[in-house]
Amino acid sequence: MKPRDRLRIAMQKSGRLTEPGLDLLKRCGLTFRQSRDKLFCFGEGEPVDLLLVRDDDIPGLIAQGVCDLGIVGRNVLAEFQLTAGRETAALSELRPLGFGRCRLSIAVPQELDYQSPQQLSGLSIATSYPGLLGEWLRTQGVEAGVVTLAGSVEIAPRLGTADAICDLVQSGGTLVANQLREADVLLESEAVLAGPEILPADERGDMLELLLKRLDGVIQVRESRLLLLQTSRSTLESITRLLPGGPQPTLLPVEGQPDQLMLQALCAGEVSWRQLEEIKRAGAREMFVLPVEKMLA
Ligand SMILES: Nc1ncnc2c1ncn2[C@@H]1O[C@H](COP(=O)(O)OP(=O)(O)OP(=O)(O)O)[C@@H](O)[C@H]1O
Ligand SMILES: O=P(O)(O)OC[C@H]1O[C@H](OP(=O)(O)OP(=O)(O)O)[C@H](O)[C@@H]1O
Ligand SMILES: [Mg+2]
Repeated sequence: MKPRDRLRIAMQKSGRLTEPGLDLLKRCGLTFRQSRDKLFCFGEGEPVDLLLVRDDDIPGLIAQGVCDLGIVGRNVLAEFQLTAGRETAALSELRPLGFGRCRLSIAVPQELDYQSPQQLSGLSIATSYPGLLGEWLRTQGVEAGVVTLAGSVEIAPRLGTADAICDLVQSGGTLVANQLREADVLLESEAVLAGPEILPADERGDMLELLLKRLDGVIQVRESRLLLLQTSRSTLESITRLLPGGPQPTLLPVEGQPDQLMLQALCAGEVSWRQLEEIKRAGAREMFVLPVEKMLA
């Protein structure tokens, strides 16, 4: 394969992970010019390009070295890790990305009183994840038939081609619509940044390291809020006690008002109106809650 000096990331062309994935990369300072066929996107600022493909192909493209990284569901990555041949390069989950959350679950007909995996013995289970299902059945010591389907797994019990299913669940709406109910969870999933176990030791490796640092900066503060307020020294202690979790607040003097302080606190999550009102009652004034975009320690 021709050596590359630009980093190449595989992403889902069109699906649930496309928009949030592109948005995350944008927050990391990566923007792209899309080609005519919309398969290849050239990175404008940094030497990072995108290849837009079916999500199922992403782990294979990384293992072959066609791409350096991929944004893909943990479910797809884990299935690949279990089913790829031994000669395939090992992949790892470099970062969880916090979107595309769902779970891979066993679901059974609503009328079945499911108590334990042992009840699945001798039944047939339809799935698009034969690797993950097979491994789970083995660890549970259950012998069941596995029917592999590419899609529309949820209709298999109604068609009589399987007794139960093993599929992705998020709201549970698909299961209810098909008179099924969730019985056991095999895997909690979300989108992840996948990459080779051994990272390239050249300029691509340097760029990858930079990207990981930026990702951490974005992911860490995505839920964070910066709280700014003014307080007098006498109410500082009671206000500090009410602050939502996070590192110690920073205090700044207010010019010409020796009794007053500006307080700045990084809060780990949302700051609700109720919390704000309570802090105000404790004596705070001029309060601002700001979203945090990036962080570089
Ligand atoms: N209902 C859901 N809610 C949230 N995330 C989901 C849901 N269903 C799937 N996902 C996650 O999003 C990933 C992509 O799902 P999507 O339905 O877009 O894939 P697909 O139909 O296999 O697309 P492709 O055409 O790329 O093969 C899944 O592998 C999973 O990680
Ligand atoms: O629990 P829910 O919120 O209903 O989500 C689960 C459904 O979502 C996914 O399918 P999707 O809607 O992407 O359809 P597809 O698999 O046919 O693309 C998944 O395969 C489930 O069928
Ligand atoms: Mg797919």
